[in-house]
Amino acid sequence: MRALSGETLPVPPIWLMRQAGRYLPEYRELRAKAGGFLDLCYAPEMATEVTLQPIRRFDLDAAILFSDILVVPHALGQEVRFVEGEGPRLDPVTGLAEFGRLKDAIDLDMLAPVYETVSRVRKELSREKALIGFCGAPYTVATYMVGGRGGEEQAPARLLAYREPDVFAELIERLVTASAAHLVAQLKAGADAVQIFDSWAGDLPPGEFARWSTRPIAELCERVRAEVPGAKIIAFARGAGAKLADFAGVVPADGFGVATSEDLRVARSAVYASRALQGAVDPIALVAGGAALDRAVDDALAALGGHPMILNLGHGVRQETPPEHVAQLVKRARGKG
Ligand SMILES: Cc1c2[nH]c(c1CCC(=O)O)Cc1[nH]c(c(CCC(=O)O)c1C)Cc1[nH]c(c(CCC(=O)O)c1C)Cc1[nH]c(c(C)c1CCC(=O)O)C2
Repeated sequence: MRALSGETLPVPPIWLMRQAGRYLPEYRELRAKAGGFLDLCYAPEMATEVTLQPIRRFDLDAAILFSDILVVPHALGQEVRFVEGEGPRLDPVTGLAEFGRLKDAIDLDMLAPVYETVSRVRKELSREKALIGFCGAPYTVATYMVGGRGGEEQAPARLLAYREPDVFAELIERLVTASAAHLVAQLKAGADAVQIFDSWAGDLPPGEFARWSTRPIAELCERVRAEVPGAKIIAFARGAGAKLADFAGVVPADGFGVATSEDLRVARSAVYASRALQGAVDPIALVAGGAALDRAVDDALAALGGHPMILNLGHGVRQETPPEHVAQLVKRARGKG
């Protein structure tokens, strides 16, 4: 929280995107009992346990709520399934006809178990540790809603944005409203900060990026702060690269995430000195471990020395990551290994 307030700490706080998940044996054990992935997201007792697992094991400085960005379309009435080994599948929303079948407003009752998880985690977590809530950015969530899946399939959303910009704008606007309500509910339940994940924004050309990533995220931040004044927000437009300066000039977040392929020194010159930067150790270096991981940690710390910083990865922890390598990263960053 101090880093997000613009303080430069001698040892930066550490958390990792996807710090809870399948690379941890204790997660796999609980996941096997939970049934489906979404069942786990909506079971407060188990979701609390999964959120806390990496904190117990590695003493990280922040927990991130165990949930998913796709609970928002789910609570808007879209069918969402997680197919084992393949990832998420949604019934695509490609035009006004399907829009009509969605709910007018996000069903916050449906997400009550998520907010209950937030308050349980906050109660169990020590005061020195922050709890981060999150949502997907409107654009990234829209790519799943329109394409019905992730990955290469952002083309359907981008095509819709070119062919029928008014329809796409309507979807984005609905997602800004729904996501603001979801973030506000998490903050009111006890989240200390929230992160907005725009995982696919970096692929957009500058004009589309400004319209579908930057502006909706700025609007989302403002709507959240209108209800929770001073809310601490981290915006992660993954792969923004040279577009980060424009993004950070418009988006009033307290911290900005940096991706693996981006240069932290360039990012540093792109944001105000008082805005924290978060990143950007290569998740593959975390898989490799050893001297390569030490070097990756040292490079990130050196690149952001004297700037408010949160040490993280440039994207999520990969499934094949040996858990001991996360312990190594923490030790190295704290100057003990
Ligand atoms: C795009 C996106 C999604 N979800 C998320 C994003 C944005 C971040 C990014 O770019 O990775 C965000 C997310 N997903 C998950 C979290 C929980 C908190 C954390 O530990 O970071 C967070 C913050 C858990 C999860 N979300 C998912 C899992 C794996 C599910 C399982 O246990 O089977 C976890 C732990 C499933 C998921 N959820 C999503 C996909 C594409 C997948 C399938 C990929 C995979 O299977 O690894 C959508």
